[in-house]
Amino acid sequence: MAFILGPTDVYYASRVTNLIGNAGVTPPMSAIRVDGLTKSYGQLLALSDLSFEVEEGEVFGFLGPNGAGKSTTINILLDFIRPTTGRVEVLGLDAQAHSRTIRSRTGVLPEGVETYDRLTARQHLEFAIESKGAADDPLALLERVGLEDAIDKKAGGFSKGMSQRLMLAMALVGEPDLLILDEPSTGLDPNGAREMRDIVREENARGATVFFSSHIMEQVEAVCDRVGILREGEMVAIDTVSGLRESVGDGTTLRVTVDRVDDDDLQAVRSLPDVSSATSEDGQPPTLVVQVDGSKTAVLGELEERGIDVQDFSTREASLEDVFQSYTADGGTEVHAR
Ligand SMILES: Nc1ncnc2c1ncn2[C@@H]1O[C@H](COP(=O)(O)OP(=O)(O)OP(=O)(O)O)[C@@H](O)[C@H]1O
Repeated sequence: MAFILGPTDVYYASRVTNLIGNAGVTPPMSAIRVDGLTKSYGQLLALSDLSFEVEEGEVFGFLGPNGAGKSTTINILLDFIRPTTGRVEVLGLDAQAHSRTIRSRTGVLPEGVETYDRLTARQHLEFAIESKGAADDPLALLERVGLEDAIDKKAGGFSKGMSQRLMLAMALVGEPDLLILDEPSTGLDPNGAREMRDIVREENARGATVFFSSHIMEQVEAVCDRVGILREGEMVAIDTVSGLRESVGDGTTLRVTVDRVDDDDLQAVRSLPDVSSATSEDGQPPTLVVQVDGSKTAVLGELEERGIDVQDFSTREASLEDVFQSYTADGGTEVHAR
């Protein structure tokens, strides 16, 4: 007798595998598996041989500066654009062959506002509920995102933050297995950003995998189990938040205000022992930002020897934001992956 497995069977099989995996028999299933992914837009190489996995049940932070390739990756996961080469699986399914099933089990908060001015918040949710064949209550969803008072108001009059909350409520419809949030804190005030993080935690506690893109380290470090740092289409670091923290060690960030600095000076500072990265911030006067694990006087001495006038300097313990900067700025840290 032959059995033909449909997407639902694959889903339950993977859930069972995952449960067994948690008991220590098989490793957990990947919610996202990206293998050798390349995407070119004409001459521009947006993604270059990108490979990474996000495990089921993880909150994964996908970090990178503007233009690093985050939205391109997300659009490929959802089959809105096609890769040049490489293979992508989402929820155990091929992203191109099973995009409908994947989208029906995924909640997406896209980058930028995508609401309809003439529809009310309730109508937006009714539309999302119907398209997903779900049975959610629009009011309950709007209460979760703090927008219940605007349930019968048209989205055309919403602030950016309100639109972002509405789109988040739409992403939550149908208890998705995977939530893909592209720059979710855009337009939110600090309270809104905190509420967003609470929802991410609640969704994860319910069992959802969360893939969370941002260009701000601070926003992902509070909720993410692991973080991948993307730079110019390549993953330059992937680790737990604590692993990344360890990679800074008891390092210090040294900020030095100088009269001038050029590429040769930067290179000379980078080649000093104990210096893991050195970048410059343009300004009048310019500032040198150096990650250093040992003596700061060696850095100041080197500058003096090169005839550079040190006008001021300050030190502070390196933060995760500094780690992010050092991985993403030119001349920053070398690849670090676990
Ligand atoms: N449709 C397109 N045609 C041509 N180039 C594109 C297209 N979409 C993106 N790019 C380019 O590909 C690169 C990656 O862009 P992408 O939007 O994926 O980055 P991102 O990390 O999401 O950036 P941001 O944080 O600014 O949204 C950029 O150089 C961008 O200009």
